[in-house]
Amino acid sequence: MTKSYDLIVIGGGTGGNGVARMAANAGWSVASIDSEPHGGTCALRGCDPKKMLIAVTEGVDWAENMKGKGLEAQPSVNWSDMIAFKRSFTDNMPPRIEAGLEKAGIDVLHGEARFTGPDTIELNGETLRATHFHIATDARPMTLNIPGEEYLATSTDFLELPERPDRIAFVGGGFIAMEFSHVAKRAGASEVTVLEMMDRPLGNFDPDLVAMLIEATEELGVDLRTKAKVAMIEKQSDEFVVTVEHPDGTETITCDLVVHGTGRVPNIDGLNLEAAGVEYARRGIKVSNAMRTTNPAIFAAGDCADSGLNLTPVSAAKGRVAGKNLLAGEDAREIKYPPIPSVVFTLPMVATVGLSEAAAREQGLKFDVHFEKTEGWYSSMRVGAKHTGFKVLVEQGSGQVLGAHLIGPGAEEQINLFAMAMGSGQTANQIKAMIFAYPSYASDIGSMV
Ligand SMILES: Cc1cc2nc3c(=O)[nH]c(=O)nc-3n(C[C@H](O)[C@H](O)[C@H](O)COP(=O)(O)OP(=O)(O)OC[C@H]3O[C@@H](n4cnc5c(N)ncnc54)[C@H](O)[C@@H]3O)c2cc1C
Ligand SMILES: NC(=O)c1ccc[n+]([C@@H]2O[C@H](COP(=O)([O-])OP(=O)(O)OC[C@H]3O[C@@H](n4cnc5c(N)ncnc54)[C@H](O)[C@@H]3O)[C@@H](O)[C@H]2O)c1
Repeated sequence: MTKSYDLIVIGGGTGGNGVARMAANAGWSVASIDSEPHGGTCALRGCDPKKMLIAVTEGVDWAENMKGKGLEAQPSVNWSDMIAFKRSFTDNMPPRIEAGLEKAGIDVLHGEARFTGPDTIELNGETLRATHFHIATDARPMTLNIPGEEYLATSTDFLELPERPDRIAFVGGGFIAMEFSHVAKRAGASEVTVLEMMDRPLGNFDPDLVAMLIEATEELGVDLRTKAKVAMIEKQSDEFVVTVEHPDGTETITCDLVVHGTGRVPNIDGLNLEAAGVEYARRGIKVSNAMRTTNPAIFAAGDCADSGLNLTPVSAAKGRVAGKNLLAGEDAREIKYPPIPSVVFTLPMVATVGLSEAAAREQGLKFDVHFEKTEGWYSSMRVGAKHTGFKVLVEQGSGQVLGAHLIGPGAEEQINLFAMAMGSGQTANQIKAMIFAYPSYASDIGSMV
């Protein structure tokens, strides 16, 4: 007999689990399906494990910056201990999450779900029926369509490496390549190369601050190449040869590992969305502002849905809206994105919120640009940080902060203060009037507006 539920959630990560819990708490019969142990990318293969590796390499960076300032030991990274440290978190997550879902009365199932009709899916050869579905299957590394693509390791593979390869090439110069190349180099890899096809890495971040990050990255010893398009990967015994096309010719790079960092696309290929009447395009499942798909009984959230930035807190926000509307039985709530901060967790970190300088100009806004390198400021000098600075855009007349762009220690928290100020409409003068604890990175922000 076909088992039926009020709701089946496909994807047991950030954008799915909250919805499953909300429905179960309301007394609905719910199944939560994941093809992997539950937890999702952020907790198991993304933000959280990555930042544990970065925490270890922060020690190396800190000692380097304080060299000659009274700190004498130079630490080194034990790769396998670092991966074990990461696993001390990631290994415990799926059992905890699955037990929590089961305690809430949710059926926790595993396998690749595939729609067979508007209200049915196939899972491990069996049919399951539901009145409602919620899809939150994340994104996957994009296909490059180049010879030797199968040799690319993913960020997930990188986070699981039992030993550190010595020569690592990253294809792409976005979030993953920049963050992971910094980890690899500080962990002792001798040759780390980043191959970005555009004329600069991190195209969505402020070019002046990215230029400072490039200096820091090159000082660290990462070989950062731009206008470098990867055309082919070959395996030769136990090493890889990467063919790179430049505007003025072709070169090859030999390495022990080639890592994918050219972007992620909606992970929806295997879902057979056509059978469910759920429309999608290149950027993902089409959703309304209520997170409802083109099949009114089916919702979607997270990176598989075409709405907002592909970041964990955004996925969670989309899930909350989907859950509210599912339970309400109508579109009672719409997603409204406040200014969304985003951080590249390199060392130094680069952080951004709001409009870029280029976007603000394109919109014809009148604004002052507060751009300064802050190597000489006390908060940089105290920790030996060299590549630090900010660019803050303040609208003329209204005094509203249009965008804030930061590089340096503390940027990951300062950017949240800017996001809060911008979200609540605080003006530059109101930010200046705040009293923050001193000395702290927060206490600098009044001098940035
Ligand atoms: C290396 C890396 C680092 C990142 N770092 C950050 C960061 O620092 N900060 C940040 O905000 N964001 C970061 N992100 C992005 C963030 O991880 C994602 O935006 C977020 O996890 C998306 O959540 P989601 O709900 O869409 O998917 P997830 O939480 O990943 O949940 C999707 C789940 O669906 C399952 N699934 C997929 N297909 C099927 C199927 N057919 N059937 C059943 N189950 C299926 C998957 O196994 C997965 O568990 C990072 C991403 C990566 C890859
Ligand atoms: N700190 C964070 O928030 C964080 C960290 C890691 C990942 N993520 C998430 O994961 C997603 C994927 O990260 P990513 O780094 O893979 O993608 P990305 O979109 O950040 O960067 C991809 C880069 O690859 C370049 N590129 C594309 N094709 C290329 C080619 N053939 N040769 C050379 N360069 C090429 C692009 O120009 C771009 O600069 C991000 O968009 C984000 O959603 C977030």
